[in-house]
Amino acid sequence: MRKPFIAGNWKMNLTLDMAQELTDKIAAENIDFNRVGVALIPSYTNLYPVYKILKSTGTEIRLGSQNVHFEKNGAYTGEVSVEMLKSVGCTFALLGHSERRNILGETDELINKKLHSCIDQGLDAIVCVGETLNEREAHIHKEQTVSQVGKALKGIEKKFLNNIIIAYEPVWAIGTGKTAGKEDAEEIHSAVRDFIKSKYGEEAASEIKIIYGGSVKPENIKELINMENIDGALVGGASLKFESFSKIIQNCTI
Ligand SMILES: O=C(CO)COP(=O)(O)O
Repeated sequence: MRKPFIAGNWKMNLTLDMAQELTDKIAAENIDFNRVGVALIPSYTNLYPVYKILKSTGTEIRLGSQNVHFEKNGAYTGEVSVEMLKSVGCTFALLGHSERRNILGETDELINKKLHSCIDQGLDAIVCVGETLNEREAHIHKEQTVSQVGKALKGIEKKFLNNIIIAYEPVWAIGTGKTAGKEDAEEIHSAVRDFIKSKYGEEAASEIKIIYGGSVKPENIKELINMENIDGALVGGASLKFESFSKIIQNCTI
């Protein structure tokens, strides 16, 4: 049985005060962590202040970054290393978000390098994959998404799979109010799990979490989470408001 996991990706939103206020409220929530895992993914500037609040309240909410550089350190102006992220309380990094792939030109090869760097240095990762509208209309969404998973995981050993979560985020559903129908999402989640099975075996496939992202709201989380292969959500817009994020956590029941 895979425990559901809800992560709030704040993207490039929230100043320091706003991030602290939102974290205070979420950390004060009475969340049953035996039932659901929860994580916050603030901008780099808000990581440490958010971490301090999470730590002082003793909550089990995890902290992740929205990106990381693949090199350990050096002359990479504007970049942040795995070691730096760990030193401010991050336990995972988000890799390959479609906004980074499509706006900032990140390639599958780069994402694979970042994943290796995280795994080598003891940082977990959420690897984002998903097709564009054109790819869906051309009926290659399944192949495209599975191919992204394969390229991201290239050279990753089976023993590290429990440090990795896959997030399926169809690009056309992000920030648009359009959610993939639960059956559409399930089709892809099931294809990704089949791929993991073919590459790493039955046990790895049954244990890996595959979460969904794209206009997740308090109203649709329940039907998504009740699909066999959907293990949680990566929430964008609705994670910026305490009311909607806490309702998503509450409604995340199987
Ligand atoms: O990209 C997303 C999370 O990473 C999804 O964003 P929205 O929930 O705003 O559609």
